[in-house]
Amino acid sequence: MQPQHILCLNLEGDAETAASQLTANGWTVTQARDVGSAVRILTHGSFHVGLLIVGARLGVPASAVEALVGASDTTQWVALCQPEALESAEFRDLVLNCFFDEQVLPVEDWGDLSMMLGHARQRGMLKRRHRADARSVDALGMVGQGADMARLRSEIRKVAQTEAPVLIGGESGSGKELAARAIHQCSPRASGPFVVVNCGAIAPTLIQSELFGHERGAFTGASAERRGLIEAASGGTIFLDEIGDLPLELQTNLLRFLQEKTINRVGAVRNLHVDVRVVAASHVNLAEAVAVGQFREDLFYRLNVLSIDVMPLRRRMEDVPILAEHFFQRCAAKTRTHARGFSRQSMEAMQAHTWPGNVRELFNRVQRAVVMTDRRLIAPADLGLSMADSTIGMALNTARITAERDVICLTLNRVGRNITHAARELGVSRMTLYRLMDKHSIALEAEPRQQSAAWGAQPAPKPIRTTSSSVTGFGTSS
Ligand SMILES: Nc1ncnc2c1ncn2[C@@H]1O[C@H](COP(=O)(O)OP(=O)(O)OP(=O)(O)O)[C@@H](O)[C@H]1O
Repeated sequence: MQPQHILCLNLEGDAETAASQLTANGWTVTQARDVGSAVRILTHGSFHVGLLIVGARLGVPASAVEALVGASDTTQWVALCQPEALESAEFRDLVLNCFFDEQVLPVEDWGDLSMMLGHARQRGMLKRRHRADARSVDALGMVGQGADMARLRSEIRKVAQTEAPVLIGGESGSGKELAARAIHQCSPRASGPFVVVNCGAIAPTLIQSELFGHERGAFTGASAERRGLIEAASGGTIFLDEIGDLPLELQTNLLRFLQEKTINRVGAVRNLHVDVRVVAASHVNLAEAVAVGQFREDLFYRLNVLSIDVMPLRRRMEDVPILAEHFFQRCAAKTRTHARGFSRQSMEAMQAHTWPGNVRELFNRVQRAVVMTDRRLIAPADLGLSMADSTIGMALNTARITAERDVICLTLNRVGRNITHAARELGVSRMTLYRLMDKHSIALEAEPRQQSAAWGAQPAPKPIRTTSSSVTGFGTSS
């Protein structure tokens, strides 16, 4: 068994009794005389759990205890106090916001207290692991540990080794540009430039010269020759985002470039050889655009040599907590914030949301919450999410059915709809889970795991159609 270390800060009372009782219950106790030394100890050592012992009053400013708790975001604190201390609203506030749990003095059973401290320690360890995972942004800058992310990373590494064009499909905000960057970073071209062009954002009148450049005097206002973006990407990669928005005429020029590796600046008489790899992305269905004559078929096939799909976030809900934690860390490092993390309810609300704006929406919500919240733990309201429906006012039986249904849906969402994993988490057999899904009319929507990049946008999943459920992401089988 791992040694159980605990940091004990005794602000008032019998420090020796606490230390000897904890030692007798298997704890290795480090004692701090005051808040300042506890903070110093925390910054140098690592403790999963801390015990603060106070008398009838806190005796130090609440802000000092807040600073102590804030000194290590993975140490879980338990307060041990005289019952009178809880009369103070300020102290109650502190305990509720910053502590894992509290117990009043005198301690009747140190074994019970030790068990509670053990739970706090486990939570501290869990939090540390979670933080470490969230920090483990891979070399590609991509967060996520589900099967879909693993597949995406592996595809990125494979296509990065070739020179062929890549077409990335996926909904808006799902991470297509990040994937394109990752392809560039993993490729032999990594030391060359990575140039991003949003084809939909450049005025049609300018896009030709923006992409291909122009010679001096090529048109009114062209007072000097200018390299285009393709030339600027020489030796590296050009990422053509929203390629479906490229005017037909330019599609022809792009096709020529893909076939011959040469470009023709506007107004130039000679072709120019350029060594650039093309990665393109589209959130529209390019095959459909081909069918209605808005996208050149030959260009589509030329681009679609290698295709990669970035799954919408609602199809990989298991990545939501780790992405949220990653964005929280990123935003909290840049902003003065009270927040130390997410409340359990906000994690549940995030698991229940269907993320139509994908990872970008998650980032925006977390960023807003970090800036705006006055709480220590971000609540669903800070994220602009609500635990949509509550069971208040419901008959017990209805509430039971609702809870059963919601927990099944949440679990399925979390494990990426894997029945075996969901059954294991729920502690039932697969057959029982199928039976329960049948009972609640929960259907895993039939959808292929992988789609061609040509099929970008996917329909949002149907929300569950029961009156009380707050969980979405599954269709009803009825
Ligand atoms: N796996 C991920 N890990 C970390 N951050 C991510 C991940 N996926 C997406 N993001 C972040 O989400 C935001 C949106 O991603 P990105 O711009 O790559 O999406 P996109 O699909 O190209 O969007 P659009 O279609 O609107 O251009 C960015 O801030 C990006 O860094």
